[in-house]
Amino acid sequence: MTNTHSAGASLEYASPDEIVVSDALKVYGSGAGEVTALSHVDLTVKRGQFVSVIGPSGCGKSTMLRMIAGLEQPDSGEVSVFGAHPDEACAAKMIGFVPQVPALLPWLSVLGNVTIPSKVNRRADALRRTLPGHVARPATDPRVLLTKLGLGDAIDRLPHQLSGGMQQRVAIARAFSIQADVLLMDEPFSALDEFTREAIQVQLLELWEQMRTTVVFVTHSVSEAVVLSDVVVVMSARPGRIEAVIPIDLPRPRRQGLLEAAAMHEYEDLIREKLQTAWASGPVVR
Ligand SMILES: Nc1ncnc2c1ncn2[C@@H]1O[C@H](COP(=O)(O)OP(=O)(O)OP(=O)(O)O)[C@@H](O)[C@H]1O
Repeated sequence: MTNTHSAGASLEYASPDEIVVSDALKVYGSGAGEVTALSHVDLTVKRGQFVSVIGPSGCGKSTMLRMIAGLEQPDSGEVSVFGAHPDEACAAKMIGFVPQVPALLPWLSVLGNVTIPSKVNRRADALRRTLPGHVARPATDPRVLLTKLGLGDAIDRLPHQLSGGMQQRVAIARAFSIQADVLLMDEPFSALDEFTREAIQVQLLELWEQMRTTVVFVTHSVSEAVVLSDVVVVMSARPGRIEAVIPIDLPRPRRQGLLEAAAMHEYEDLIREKLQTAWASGPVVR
């Protein structure tokens, strides 16, 4: 299959209710330095799902996320985001991105950081309304989002006055505030201590259970993947491929009692088993 990824080109596998990665190949560099990051990757994410991606370090998780975000082009294969080309979806602000490091603007307050995306590039809103795969949602007051994430008392503070966990909460509020059709989260909690990480997981879960925004979440933590997700995607070591797609059939809302349940541990064991195969040539995952 040749590269069909020019904006506006018709996408063979496009669906207005799904994110589709179809037979994607991504090669970096050339000659002796050539690295095949992804090969024959097929993935479907249905609207409203929380999907986690886990796999050995270097297996191409971030590359796949960046392809969905339109930040990388596959060398062959297709990616579509609710029927749109990723470039188009990105330009229309259908995609929100939460990176590992929150990247807040240091001169803006917490509230300013959360509201800035909706103030700039208003043309994106007009473009978004023209895309058939965009589903309009009622706007959520940024103050309400920040309060739900435990930052109600910090809205006037500057980023340097916040802990790492608080900064990441601001980045999450910012991503939810743009009413994106999908949030892509690339190991957003990996720099946090375990206690902070678990606290933010609970807040993210509560927020997501209310908003049901489609999420693709990259993590190295098996328990985090199970706690949060409707589906866990296990990738194999480089070149990255999809090793297993595991639906997590645990009731929501997911609260502490449930998370200690045997069923949760059975899913963790199943994912670890799949990772054993995937790790054949990869390092240990937490
Ligand atoms: N811009 C680039 N140029 C060259 N090689 C790259 C580039 N980006 C990624 N790679 C390589 O592609 C492979 C996949 O990288 P990627 O960051 O997607 O993996 P990952 O699964 O997210 O890794 P980790 O879990 O360690 O964050 C790696 O071998 C990486 O070194």
